[in-house]
Amino acid sequence: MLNRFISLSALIVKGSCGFQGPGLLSKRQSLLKSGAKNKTMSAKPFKVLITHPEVPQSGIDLLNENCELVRVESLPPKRSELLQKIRGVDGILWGGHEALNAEVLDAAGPQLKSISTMSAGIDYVDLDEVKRRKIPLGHTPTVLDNAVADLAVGLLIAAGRRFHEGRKKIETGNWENYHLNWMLGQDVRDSVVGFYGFGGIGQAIAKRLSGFDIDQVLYTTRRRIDRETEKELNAKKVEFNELLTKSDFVVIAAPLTAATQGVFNATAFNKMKNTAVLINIARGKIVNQNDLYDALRSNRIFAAGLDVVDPEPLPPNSKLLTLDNIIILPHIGSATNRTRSDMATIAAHNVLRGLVGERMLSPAY
Ligand SMILES: O=C(O)C(=O)CO
Repeated sequence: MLNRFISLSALIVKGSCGFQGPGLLSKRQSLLKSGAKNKTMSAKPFKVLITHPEVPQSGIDLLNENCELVRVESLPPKRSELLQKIRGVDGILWGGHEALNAEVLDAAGPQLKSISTMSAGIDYVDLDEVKRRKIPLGHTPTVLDNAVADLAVGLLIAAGRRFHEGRKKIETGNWENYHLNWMLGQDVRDSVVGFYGFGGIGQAIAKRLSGFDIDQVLYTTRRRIDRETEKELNAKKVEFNELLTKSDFVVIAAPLTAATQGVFNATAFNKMKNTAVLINIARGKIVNQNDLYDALRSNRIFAAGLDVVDPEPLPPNSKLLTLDNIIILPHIGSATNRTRSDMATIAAHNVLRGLVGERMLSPAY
């Protein structure tokens, strides 16, 4: 996936920094020259802050070619170190999910030309502030679709087939397999899977699930996806109510916005089948967690599998953790070696392109 993504861009830009190519080379050379004149102390024309000490080397190497790098070294990254090191930088590779807001942008200064996050979701960015200052912002969707989709399928099966509860039964000496109907779960085969949000991640999940002989994909989005993909995935756009009432598995794969926050509440859970399984790989705040707790505890819905919660980290004394019919992961959807490295590569390309005034590989607005 990454190769396809990069090779498309390589038609326009080539070279280790992604800077060579028609039109861009001369632009870059003149930018380098003028930058070098302005910064006589440094041969590298741009100064870029890396806000997290663990940003993969793939991204660091790309930036290092033409940029003087300033790096936050504390772990977890300290805001005070970031605010001190950010002064005067031209670009930022924003490695974590900490608030990227006016405080940060003010501390950086008016010369700031380019920012990229290393995430698909940008709900921690004050987008209005970034836009108001006309600073190009990139993010890293697409490259993490497969990793998150793999995890979502894992969660869907784990929640539907009661993995967590089963493990607890073993630990507590309650392996009661003399019951014929012990630990029965939900079939994926012939099920209706409903997606709340059906972008790259949702579609990657649906593609995987087609191998499980599901009956139908339903999806709720603002805009209908293209007909060919609908056909390929056996997917039908429906209103939210229909999604809730007809789906055996409901997968939340939408960005967190003012419109999606808290949408999965008691009203929504009351419309779902009592055999339904809820999966959330998007953002915790899309679900009202108190209402989810009640729905699971009363068996109003069958089970839930969450990779995202609110807040993160979830306090160890959260009442959600007392339930048998929920499986919770610590937001590890994109956490594979290859994906993390790919995210750093895309983020670095975004930053570099923003620095020379070119369109980013994946602009966030
Ligand atoms: O990149 C993101 O936004 C994620 O949450 C990955 O899981």
